[in-house]
Amino acid sequence: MSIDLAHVRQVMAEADCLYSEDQVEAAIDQVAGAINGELAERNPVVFCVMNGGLIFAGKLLPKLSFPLELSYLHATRYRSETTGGELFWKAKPEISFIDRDVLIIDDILDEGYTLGAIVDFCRHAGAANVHVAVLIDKDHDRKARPDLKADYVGLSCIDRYIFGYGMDYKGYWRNAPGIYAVKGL
Ligand SMILES: O=P(O)(O)OC[C@H]1O[C@H](OP(=O)(O)OP(=O)(O)O)[C@H](O)[C@@H]1O
Ligand code: HPA
Repeated sequence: MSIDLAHVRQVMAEADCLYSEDQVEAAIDQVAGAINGELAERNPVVFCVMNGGLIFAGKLLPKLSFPLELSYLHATRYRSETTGGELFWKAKPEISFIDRDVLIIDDILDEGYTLGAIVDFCRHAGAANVHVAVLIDKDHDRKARPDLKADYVGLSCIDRYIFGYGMDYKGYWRNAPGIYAVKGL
């Protein structure tokens, strides 16, 4: 389905900036500091959750000062929509992580279905420990599993549909240099 680019541009023009680029970068620095403090001796396998985790992982990883292995996985449930549906695995992890520490990097913990499924998958597949880093945690009471928390959280936000720093609006604006809330959503 094609999308109206004028509409996509208007969404950016009318969006509310929740966090500037400087604020997001400072949050990423903090997350990196915490991970350096806790995982430096754990020889982790790091998985970037595509597509949304790409920018956060790309900014975070050069700030980690210990040896690690990097791969990716892709699980999606929004598919260019602003509400989530059934989770679909587009790419499962290919690199072995049996008895290893795993670090999952994603952009957002929203309702938590995606991270819940990824964490379960890694545990069932034999990870020794699963750690989760998210750039932002959305604050609401619709969490799939209220006990499922990310170990490392850069920022939190109000219950609005957000984009930028990897997060999309209908497939666009993952490149937006800040975190923005769509007008009316
Ligand atoms: O906490 P949840 O409500 O499960 O939502 C969070 C997930 O949703 C987004 O992925 P999406 O399904 O949009 O896939 P994408 O990253 O490929 O766009 C985001 O990148 C997270 O992985
Ligand atoms: O608010 C959001 N924005 C972008 N992607 C998302 N995936 C889950 N929630 C969101």
